[in-house]
Order: sequence, then C-alpha cells, then structure tokens
Amino acid sequence: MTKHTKQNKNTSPKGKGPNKPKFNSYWIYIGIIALFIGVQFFGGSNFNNTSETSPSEFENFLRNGDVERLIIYKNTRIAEVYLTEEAKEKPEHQSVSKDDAFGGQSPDYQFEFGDLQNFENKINEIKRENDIQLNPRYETKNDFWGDILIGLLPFIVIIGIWIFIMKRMSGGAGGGPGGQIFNIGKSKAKLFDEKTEVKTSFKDVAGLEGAKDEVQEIVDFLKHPDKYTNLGGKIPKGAILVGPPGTGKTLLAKAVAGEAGVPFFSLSGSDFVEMFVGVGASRVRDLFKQAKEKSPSIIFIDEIDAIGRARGKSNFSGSNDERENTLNQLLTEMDGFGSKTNVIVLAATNRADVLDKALVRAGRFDRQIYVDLPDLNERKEIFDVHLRPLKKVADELDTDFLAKQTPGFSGADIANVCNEAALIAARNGHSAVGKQDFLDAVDRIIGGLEKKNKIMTLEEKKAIAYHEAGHATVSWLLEYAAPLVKVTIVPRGQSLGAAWYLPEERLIVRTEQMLDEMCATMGGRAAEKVVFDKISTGALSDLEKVTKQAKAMVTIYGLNEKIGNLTYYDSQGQEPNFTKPYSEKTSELIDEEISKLIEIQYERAIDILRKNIDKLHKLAEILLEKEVIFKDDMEDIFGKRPFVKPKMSERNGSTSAKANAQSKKDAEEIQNNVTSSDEASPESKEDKENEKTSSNE
Ligand SMILES: Nc1ncnc2c1ncn2[C@@H]1O[C@H](COP(=O)(O)OP(=O)(O)OP(=O)(O)O)[C@@H](O)[C@H]1O
Ligand SMILES: [Zn+2]
Repeated sequence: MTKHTKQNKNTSPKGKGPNKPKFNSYWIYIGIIALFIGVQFFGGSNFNNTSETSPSEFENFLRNGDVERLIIYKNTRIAEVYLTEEAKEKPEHQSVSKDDAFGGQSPDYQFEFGDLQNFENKINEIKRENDIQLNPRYETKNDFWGDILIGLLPFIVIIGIWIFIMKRMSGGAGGGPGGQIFNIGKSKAKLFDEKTEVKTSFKDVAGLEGAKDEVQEIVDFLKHPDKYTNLGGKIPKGAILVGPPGTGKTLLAKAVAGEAGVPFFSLSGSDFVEMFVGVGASRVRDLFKQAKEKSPSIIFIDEIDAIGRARGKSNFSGSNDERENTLNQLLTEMDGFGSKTNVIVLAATNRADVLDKALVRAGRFDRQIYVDLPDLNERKEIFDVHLRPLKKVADELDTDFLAKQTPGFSGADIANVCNEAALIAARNGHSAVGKQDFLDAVDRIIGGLEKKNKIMTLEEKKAIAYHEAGHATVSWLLEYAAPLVKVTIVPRGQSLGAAWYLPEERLIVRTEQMLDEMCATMGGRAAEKVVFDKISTGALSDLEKVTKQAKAMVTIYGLNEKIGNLTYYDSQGQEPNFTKPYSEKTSELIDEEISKLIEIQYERAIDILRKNIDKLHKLAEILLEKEVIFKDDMEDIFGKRPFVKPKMSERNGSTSAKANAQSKKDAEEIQNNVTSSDEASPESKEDKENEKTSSNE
C-alpha cells in the first residue's frame, strides 16, 4: 500500500540559504485576496455607525436646520443624512456615534423615503417654509452585498480558475479543493516504508549485474554509514540511473532501499514543475526535509531531465526561470547535506546527455549507472522473476525459448507479456498458462511495440549483427585500434547496436593509431558491403565520427602530406570565423584529402573483412544468437590478439602513406599468425604504447 505523506507543521520552512523566500508564494496570493476583502468591509462607506431614522423625524431635523448634507439614492430609495457639527451636540442626536473611526465619512442617519416625488416635494416645501439652503445630492448605489459581490467578482473568477487548474494538475487526488491549494508547496513524494511494504530486494531485479554491483556500495553505506565516515571517506550523495524506459531503474532504486532497509521517497521530476513561481523549489525543500526526518533514507527522482535539463538550452522562449529555480534548489539541498545526513538521492533518466553539467558534478550526481535493455540471457532471468508469481504455469514452458522470442523487449515489456499471458489463458479457460498463451501475449505486445517503432525485423537484425561484427573484426585485427570489450546488437539509446572498446589514455596520438581507428569505424559499413553488397543508413554516426577524425588530421594536426605541417586550429578561438582561413584552392584540396583518407580506410576495412570472411560470418552468427559477445568469444574465433612488442627502429614513419603501408603489412602479418601468436597481454600492449609515444617525440 502506498500512502501520501502528510505534514501538518509550519508550512514556511526555516530557510538556511541566504536568498530563500520566507513564505511560499501562494501565501502572497491569499494575502492579497484577504486584504481586498478587508478593504471592502472596513473602507466601505456604509459601515454601521449610521442610525436609522424615519422620514418624519428627518423632516424635523431639516426644519431645525440640523442637516448639512443629504444624499438621495434613487435606486435603493434610501437617503443618507449628514448633520452639522452643532447639531451633533444636541441631546436629540445622542444616538449618533461621535467617534467615527473612519474620519466622519459615514452618514449620521439613514432612512427609507418611499416615493421619490413625494419626498422631494416635502423637502422643497420645508426648505421654502424655513428658508433653508440644502441641495440634495443624487447618487446611485447598489446594496451592500451586491456591492461586495461585484467588487469580488474578478477575484472569485480567478480563484475559481486557480482551483480548477490545481485539481487538474494534481489529478484530483485526495483532499478537498482547499486542501489542494494549501498543499501545493508540499512535495508529492510517495513514501514506501519498509515496515509497511513488501520489501523489494535484488532478487526481484533480474539481470543488471553491473548496475547491481555499483549500487551495492550505496546499500552498504546506508547500512553502515559509520564504517565509511570513520575513515574520513566522503559519502556518495547521489547517482543517476541511465537507461531506456522500462528497464528497471525504479525497480533497482526500490531494491536498494529494500536491501538497506530504509524508507524510499519516490517521485517524478515533472511533479516539481507547476505553473506557479516558487512551487517547485518549495517542493524540493519539503521533500528533503521529509527525507532528512526519516534518514537514513533514499530519494528517488524519476525523469530528472524534467528539472535537470541544461540551463538556458532547452527552451527558446526564455521563460525557464521556474525550472531553473527548482534545479538550483535541488543543487542547494544536495550541497547542504552534511556528512551526517544519510540521505542518498537516486535519479533516473533516459537521456544523460541533456542534463545540466552542474548536476553531474562531483559531490552531486557524480555516478552514472547504466541500465540497458536486457540481452537474451537477462530476458530469460526476467521471465523467471515474473513467472514466479503466476500461480499455474505449464510444466513444459521453456524460458529460454521465450527469451528468444522477445528481442528488444524491456523488463517492463516482459512483465507485460507474463501478465497478458495469464489473462489470455484465463479467457481461454486453460487450467495453466501455457506456451501458446505466451506466444499470443508476445504477439500482442509486439503489436503495441511496432506502433512505437521499437521492433526490428529479422533482416534488420541481421544487418546490424554484421555491421557490429564488422567493427569487431576489423578492430581486433588492427594493432592500434582500441581493444574491444563487448559488442551487442541490443538497441541502445539512438543506436541499434554498439561496440565497447577499452579506450587508452594517450597523450599523443600517432598517425597510424588514428588511421587504424578510422578503419575500425568504417568496419561496420564495410561488412555490410562485403556481405550484402548493400550499404545502409545505419552507419551515420560512424561516418560522422570518421569524418571528424579525418578533418582533424588534415586541418588541425598537420598530419597530411599535401596540406603539410600547418594547422587551421585557432587556440584562442574567440572570434567567429566568417571567412575560411584558407583559399578556395586549399579548401578543395582539404576536401579531397579528407575524402581520400576515409576512402582508403574503407577499402582497407573491406580488404581485411574479405580475407577474414569466415570469421566474420561466424561472429555475426554468434551475435545473432546471443546478442552480446565479449572478448572471450572473440578469442574463441580469432585467437588471442597477435600483436607483439614492436621493434623500435621500424616504427618511426609518420606520413599517412607510410603508416598505411605499415598497417597493411600488419594486417597481413595477422593473417599468417593469427592462430599461433598469443603473446600480447593488455599490459604489454600498454607498455608498447608508452614506448612508442616516447620514441615519437
Ligand atoms: N530487470 C528487471 N527485472 C525484473 N523486472 C523488471 C526488470 N526491469 C523491469 N522490470 C519490470 O518492469 C516494471 C517497470 O520497470 P521500472 O518502472 O523499474 O522501469 P523504469 O526503468 O523505471 O522505467 P521508466 O524509465 O519508464 O520509469 C517493473 O516494475 C518490473 O515489473
Ligand atoms: Zn557502426
């Protein structure tokens, strides 16, 4: 069961920071309205120190010359009488209040005169008889309540609209409309307390081994904070879980809380965002206050990008202040944690790249934990987890088989499949959930996913497998390409597949290293060309990367023979260049050289792949089958990477042509001793790099 956290204490928090507003902004609105009503009541002209009288008595006053002023309201048939100063002293006017707190603005008497014509005649008659100068003033006036109502009408309308919006925004959940207004500055966090909830544990999270390892530290810290602080260590304040929707980010965060046995506050970044100034910041404060009260605890903010988008970038209309305030408040709160505050903030997003730099700085969300779509094996595990609660599952059910049927599915999709299968089985009167029920459920979910363009055809999958296998093969066979760690055809962010390399830290990159890397980058497209004799649009980011690299070689690092030892790089880079720093002719030459560089590497990649076509096929097949391969699988196919320590004297060529020839020779060498050589270990490779770097200087 979830419950909304309530807090009935003082709403205006004691701000710590210097520029925190003392009041939540909605109090200001309420104040203005109250003030207005007050003015209506007390400043109004007929607040009661006016005595009632009758027309005949008035005639007496008039006769006696006591009346200074007479106001006649035609529409309400009321006359207001103001006495002269002397008259007020007379005993017959004792009932008239003398201490008029409002500057004597209110009349002394009022009465209803009935018929206006008669009344006027009577006044004129008395005036004539007694020689009295009095000209009544005529005014129109609404009655008191009508007056107030009309004055308040705009405010009532505004409040009405406001309440309406409030209700809409908070989904009409809980509490009356008034309650909503007064709770607007409260955080909407849902609290999952381990005492009242069924505990989520790592057992409930299938796969995600890497991510689990990383969050284990947070669990450990929450359990034994002293262990860390005693050693003077800094405690992590936050981590961001990055990954596509439905991959179990929320689940993982909840499991961290469950494992550590601490309360878990969960809400979405968009919950902070309201149209009223200051509300987001106030909600952030409230959330952290609640979390600190229950510390140690975990705050989980889903869709952090709703508030954490890079400032001044996302919105051209410029009215982003409210979101920025919210973000600033979040940063302030996170900075404000002392080492004694055992609150850890976990956030989730599927776009880490749009986040504000300030958010991912050290001491805030300085850890990013990747939560990717599951591969074949992980999908099997997720099926296992979600089959557990199903009461009756047919015995012959094979989760391996199910995992194979669901490429590209997220954990949430799989949870959906299991649920759907149970429903289908029930509808068809089956006594247990069987294989066919699952297949039907998969079909149904795929139908939904197809609409969202998330499913790839078998043909596409094959193309991607060869593309990635191409990268892997070429980079494996090139001495200077970064060593491969993992290749996958599980879609990842914008890309359809990916290869991970172990980047080396190099201070200086040599020509042959750049060329080898470019060649490996072209390996994807080259494989498509070699195998299908077709190329696809799937290589866009590869082309972008390789073009940038080639351009840098030619125009920045002076690594091209024809262009020579010069750079068009401007380290000051302050003034925008409206004119190119080189002539048209040079410009053409640059384009030509860039394109030549890339083409040579493309041809080279094709060449390598043609010579290793069997291995490429084998690799692609394994990829299709397992969806992910690691270094070990590569070694099974290619043998260990064959590169031996180079002889120093042979390696001092630095022009592209020489380097090219050198690398080609390498590739051929590899041909010959790919199965025999097993000398290269990562360390020796690194040593070699260092030596090479220094020899180059
Ligand atoms: N690795 C997993 N193991 C078991 N179940 C999973 C896994 N991943 C997702 N699920 C199931 O999918 C549901 C939704 O996952 P969750 O809400 O954690 O995804 P999310 O990554 O937070 O998604 P979003 O980005 O849309 O918020 C979970 O409640 C769980 O049932
Ligand atoms: Zn590629």
